[in-house]
Amino acid sequence: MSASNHPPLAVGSHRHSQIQRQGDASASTSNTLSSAAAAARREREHVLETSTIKHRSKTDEGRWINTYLIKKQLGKGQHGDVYLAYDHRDPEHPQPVAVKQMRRKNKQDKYNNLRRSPLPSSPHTGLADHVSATEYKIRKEIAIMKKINHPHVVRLLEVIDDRMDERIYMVMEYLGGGEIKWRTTDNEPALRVDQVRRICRDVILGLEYLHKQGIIHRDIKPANLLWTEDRRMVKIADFGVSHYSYALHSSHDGTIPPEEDPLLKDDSGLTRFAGTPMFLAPEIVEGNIGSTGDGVNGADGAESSSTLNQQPPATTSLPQLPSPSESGTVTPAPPRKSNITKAIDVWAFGVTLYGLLFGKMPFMVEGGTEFQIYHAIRNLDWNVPETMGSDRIPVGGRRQRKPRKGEETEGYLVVDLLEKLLEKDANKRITLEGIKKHPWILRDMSEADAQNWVSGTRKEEPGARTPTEDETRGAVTKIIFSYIEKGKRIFRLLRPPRPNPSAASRRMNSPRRSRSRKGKEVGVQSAPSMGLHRHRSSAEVIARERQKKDRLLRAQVSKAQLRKVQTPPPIDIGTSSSRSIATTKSAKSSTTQGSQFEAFPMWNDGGSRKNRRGSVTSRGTLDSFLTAGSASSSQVPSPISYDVSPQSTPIEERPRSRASISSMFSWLRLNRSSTFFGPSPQGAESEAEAEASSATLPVPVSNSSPFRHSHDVRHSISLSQRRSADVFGGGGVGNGRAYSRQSSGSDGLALAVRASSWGEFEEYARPSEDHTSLYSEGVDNETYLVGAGGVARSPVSSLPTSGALSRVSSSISLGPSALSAAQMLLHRSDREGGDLPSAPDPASQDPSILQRQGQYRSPGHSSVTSPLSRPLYSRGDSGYSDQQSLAYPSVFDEDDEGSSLNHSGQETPLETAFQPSTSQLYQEEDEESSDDSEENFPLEVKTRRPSVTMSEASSPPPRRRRSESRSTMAPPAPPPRMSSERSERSERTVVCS
Ligand SMILES: Nc1ncnc2c1ncn2[C@@H]1O[C@H](COP(=O)(O)OP(=O)(O)OP(=O)(O)O)[C@@H](O)[C@H]1O
Repeated sequence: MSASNHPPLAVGSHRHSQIQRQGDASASTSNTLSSAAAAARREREHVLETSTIKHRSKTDEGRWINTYLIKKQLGKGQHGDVYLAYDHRDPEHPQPVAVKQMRRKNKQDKYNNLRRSPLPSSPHTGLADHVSATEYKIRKEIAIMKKINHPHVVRLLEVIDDRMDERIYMVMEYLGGGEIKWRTTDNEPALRVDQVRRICRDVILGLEYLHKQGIIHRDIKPANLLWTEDRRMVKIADFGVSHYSYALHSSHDGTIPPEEDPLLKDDSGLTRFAGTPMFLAPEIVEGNIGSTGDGVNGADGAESSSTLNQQPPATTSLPQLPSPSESGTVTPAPPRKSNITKAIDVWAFGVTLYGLLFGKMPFMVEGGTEFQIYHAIRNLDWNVPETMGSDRIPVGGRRQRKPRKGEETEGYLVVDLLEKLLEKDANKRITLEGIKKHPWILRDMSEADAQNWVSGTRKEEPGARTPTEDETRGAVTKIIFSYIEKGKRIFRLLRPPRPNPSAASRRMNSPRRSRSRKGKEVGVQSAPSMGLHRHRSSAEVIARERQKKDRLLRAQVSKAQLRKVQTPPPIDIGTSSSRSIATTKSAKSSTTQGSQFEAFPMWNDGGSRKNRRGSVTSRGTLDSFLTAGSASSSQVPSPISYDVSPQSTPIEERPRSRASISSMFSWLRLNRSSTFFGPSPQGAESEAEAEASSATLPVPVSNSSPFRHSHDVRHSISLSQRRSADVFGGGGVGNGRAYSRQSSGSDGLALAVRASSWGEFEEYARPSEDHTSLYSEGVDNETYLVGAGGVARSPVSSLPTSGALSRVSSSISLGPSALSAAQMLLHRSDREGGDLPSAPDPASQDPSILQRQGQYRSPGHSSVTSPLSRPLYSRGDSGYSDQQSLAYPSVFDEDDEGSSLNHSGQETPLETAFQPSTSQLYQEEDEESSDDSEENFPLEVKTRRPSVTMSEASSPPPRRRRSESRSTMAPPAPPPRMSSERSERSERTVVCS
């Protein structure tokens, strides 16, 4: 059949296309547009981005959104509806536009929110996790369309994205011809063959442009090819599932693409399986049905959606299509290589061409499931009807004898092209370049026209914006800098920790300050490494500090020893009621000062022993020495009063006698050395204080006074500073078990040693444990208040020194609280690591502890907040992130009306109590995650969660109750069957990840 047998419209239309490509598409294709409007349109180089809806109203004419008057609905898509609207920017000549309005979130998004991982987002989290799935898709579609400016691709003119509106509006050029009508109701072809060819040329040009821009459309099908109003041209529409490939973009001309919207490069929301089932390429399908074609999933069967995993029924109508083995010519698809490449667009183009020519799909399976369609796409061959097009041009069958050159029939050429397009092996599939040169595409062109067409379209399209030199340079610089930054980060992570004692103490003393500074400290810039790094560095810091202090102590003690030998201290503490609380062992071993050195040769000769953590330390001997040294001064007076709480006397009003402070201080130090207090590696001034205090103690001690249980007080402090199974196991301070253990001879000594070595600095400084310990079982209310010494109001580490001292100095109101505070000072000044192994967190062992803590409110002390509430979990406090405080809004916020914890003492089951807040969390996280900074998620926060919400944190995100889920969850979809609605179904876009 010669070219003259065909209507000559192809050449004409081709020229028409060429002319259009050189100018603005819309200006020349729509006769209805006035020249002024066309000029205005031409001026629109870029897509308008409008962030506010200034005008919205409903009139008889229609709805108004800004300058657009929305009229009738043009189509309905998956994510939104498309309307015909008129742009009234020029009221004289309103321009028709298509407005696609889409909701940011749908019901599925809300449900997905509940199923999302509770882990906080980080800078590495994909953009897809910051917004709802729907909004992500919309934004991606917009980002892609913003890049496009081509006569054969629908143009995006404006985006109206007002955050206050639940919808996003995409204003596009209006294509009045609508979708290509490619088949009649009888499933016969609706277009003539030459029309089909014309359409194909337009689509090829559009696709070529898209691929050059790095865009893979992924949903080429007749429904997404729209006619212009005059029906002289076709444009590609619908970029809802399109993918931007940076590599593809740069591979075209070897240059680095200009700066792109970051959303384009974000593949986190990329769904591997997207498109319309009938048009899916084998390489996409095979991952979902397995490569064997027997219905058994392949290696990646796990990825398949439930629908796609179904086995084909025993009775299948597949034999209607010849199998590859029958035909013997179809190359079986190679092993799976699930690449989203431009080849999938070529395949879809082949299916589209088949549909346009024959009025049906190549892999249609009558009455079959979607699975069977995929099976056919992957494994079966296709057949051709006898004629093609509405003009019924004979095809000549699928297998034709090759005619001589120049004698090819149109049917033969069509089948030849289809074979190359519907090649199952993506690597062997024809490329767009090849398609353009195919004889059927060039069939009715003169040689000159054909050459022009092929070469002309290879040139840069008018829509394509060539990056300027500056842009290219900028892009290169940015890439280089980003690599430098990444390198630096990796280096920082790998760099061994630099011990920084001052940083450690800062962290202890001022969590807020340390938080703000952590960016400057070693290894804390990257959130995930923070907890780990801290831990390591604190261990080193402690080891170093310990060594330093021991050295210092040795020098000081020997100095003091010399002094004491020369002038024995005038100890005058002897009252009739005083009693020795020194251990028998230490008393025995320390009758004279001189013998102390003999009693502890290890210390004497600088020997050391291994502690339980494996680090070498001389602490044991040092403690023993101090303990022994205190034997003579172990008789202490008791305080007068006990019944005083820190709240009863304002700190400012209490006497601040320096003498009494130092006396108390030294008294404490003295008592430290008598069994229950740890050693005091203090400086020279402490020594002087000790000496001064040894003369007169400020407070007498009576046998009956609780002050003699000052080691209990010590324990109440220890409770606030370490996790100790001993203490908790013993029922806390109140029942005296800890005391009895301590005061029993050598055990007491051992415990004294242990009690003075809290473990690693950071460990015992953990504020939650402070409170967990303080408000543990068996501690009476008074101890809560008095024993805590105000600690309950703030983390131990941030106890103000002056306040503590003033409490100590108050000789009238001296009580365990004062001791606690003073001891805190001593303890803080010591800051020694030690051999105490970490006991399990009591809170994590016993949920009831938590409950009691949460419920505790001191009677008569309404100002005392729940110990677990604000000091620890309020926003911006002590290194706890906002994320953390968000995570437990109702649990830890006492003021929260909806708080599930009942502070009045009624027990609320933990499970039910935490549920609402957690679901709130996901909601809020969704809203606010975008401003998460890396410093918001220290590793510690994550590890701490179980200790607070055991059941919550250790289990997956909360499941809804059955009754709830029944009402909110959609019932499982029945397997789709290709029955009456099969064509629509298989021709609608699906997205499965
Ligand atoms: N620019 C336009 N001019 C005229 N009609 C349009 C335009 N864009 C879309 N339409 C019509 O609206 C319908 C739906 O649009 P679109 O394909 O963009 O939505 P969608 O959500 O992506 O749908 P789906 O992915 O299910 O095909 C189209 O099939 C077409 O009929």
